[in-house]
Order: sequence, then structure tokens, then C-alpha cells
Amino acid sequence: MLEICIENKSYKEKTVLKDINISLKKSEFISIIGPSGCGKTTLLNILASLDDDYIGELKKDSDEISFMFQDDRLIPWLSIKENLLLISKNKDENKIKEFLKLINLEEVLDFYPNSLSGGMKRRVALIRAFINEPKLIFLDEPFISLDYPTAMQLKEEFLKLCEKFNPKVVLVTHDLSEAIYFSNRIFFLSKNPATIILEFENNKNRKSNQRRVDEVKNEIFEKYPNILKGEI
Ligand SMILES: Nc1ncnc2c1ncn2[C@@H]1O[C@H](COP(=O)(O)OP(=O)(O)OP(=O)(O)O)[C@@H](O)[C@H]1O
Repeated sequence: MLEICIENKSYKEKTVLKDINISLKKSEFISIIGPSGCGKTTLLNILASLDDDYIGELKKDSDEISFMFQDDRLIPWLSIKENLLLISKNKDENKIKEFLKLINLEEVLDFYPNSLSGGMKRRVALIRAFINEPKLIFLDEPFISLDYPTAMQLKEEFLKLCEKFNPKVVLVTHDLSEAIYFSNRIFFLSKNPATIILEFENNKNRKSNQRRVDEVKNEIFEKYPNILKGEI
């Protein structure tokens, strides 16, 4: 269970989030999308209990949770195996190998992060997010700043892991196609302060294809041409 009710979140005098209510169903995948700087990361931090300085209430099971950020956050002086062991609860090297094998990356086990490409590091960060088989995963723009083929590969691997482990997922993105591709529901935010202006039920199975993504995108833009500016 994950339920948030934020009456108000401010930084000093400035209210960033106002009257936000979200609840997640079992194994649901939701995306949060909104204009640049509107408060998406702030909202994610509250949902993930990284920030409790707000007026409102968060109800969350004590399930295993994990995060994936825009940057890989790998520790440079530890090998990939050591980086993953550090996070792994059962410290089982064989399990780490199995996880890397899931995305055909077992050859990097003894490499150090600096010898990996940006895309490979991000793929290791993806595996790290799943290593303890969390029930709930928070992702903050995990596919940003990657070239197209690498981003596509990472997205496919991410879907494969979601299908295998079936966690609840909260994804923050600025990319509507990405949100449609992955999510059961999409929450669109306004700006100054951010509040939910549209909760879009995306009737999908997770094997979305590009044509369907384009259709849904057109449907949204026809009804709400300024939705990504935070206006409805
Ligand atoms: N620690 C902080 N102290 C003061 N202001 C902050 C702090 N963190 C964020 N802000 C401000 O709060 C607002 C929302 O920031 P946030 O990073 O949550 O937005 P965002 O939608 O994730 O941004 P982006 O689209 O650039 O990723 C911005 O105006 C930002 O400058």
C-alpha cells in the first residue's frame, strides 16, 4: 500500500506542492509528469520517505523499496560485483551473477565502474534497483541523457525485470511517450504550485508499442493541448 496526501510542501516561503492525493494499487505502475521545475522530484522524495518536511500524511507498507536515479551512483573504487554486494541483503554472489545474466551483462562482474560506458553503468544501476526484489520502486528520470538505442535497450530490460518481479512502480519523467509506454496511470502536474490537473487511466498491457503510444499521445493532446505546460 502507498497513499499520499500532501496539503502543502514549501521551501521557505515558496509553496511547491499543494493538495496532492495519490494511492497506488497492487503491482500498479504510475508515472508523474509535469513542466520543468514543477516539483516532480520533490514529490518523489516525499513518496519515498526521503523528505518528511511537509504538511500531509504518507501511508506506506514496510515493504522492501528501492530507487533508481538519473545518475548511476556507483562507487568508483568498488568493482561491479562489490557495488551490488554492498546493496544486496543476502550477499549471495551467485544471485548477483544471475541478475547480471538477466540483462546479458555478466561479463562486467569484476570491472570497475570507470571502465564501463555510461549506458552500461545505468544498466548496472537498474540491476541494483531490483537486486533485493523490492515490492516498490521509485525512479527519477532513469532514461535521461542516453542515446536512443541505449535508452531503448534499458527500457526493454526494465520492462523485463518489472514483468519478472512485478513491483509497484512510481516513475518521474518529462517524457509523455515514456509514461504512456510504461504506466497504468499517469498523473499530470501543474506548476507554481504543483497540483494534479489530470489523472489519466492508461488502459494498457505492458507490451505497448510505438503506434499505440502515438495514438494515446494524440488523444491526450487533442483534449489538452497545453497539458505538458501544466495547463488544462
Ligand atoms: N532543497 C531545496 N531548497 C529550495 N528550493 C528547492 C529545493 N529543491 C527544489 N527546490 C525548488 O522547488 C521547485 C521544484 O523542484 P523539483 O526538483 O522538485 O522539480 P522537478 O519538477 O523535479 O524539476 P526538473 O523538471 O528540473 O527535474 C523548483 O523551483 C526548485 O528550485
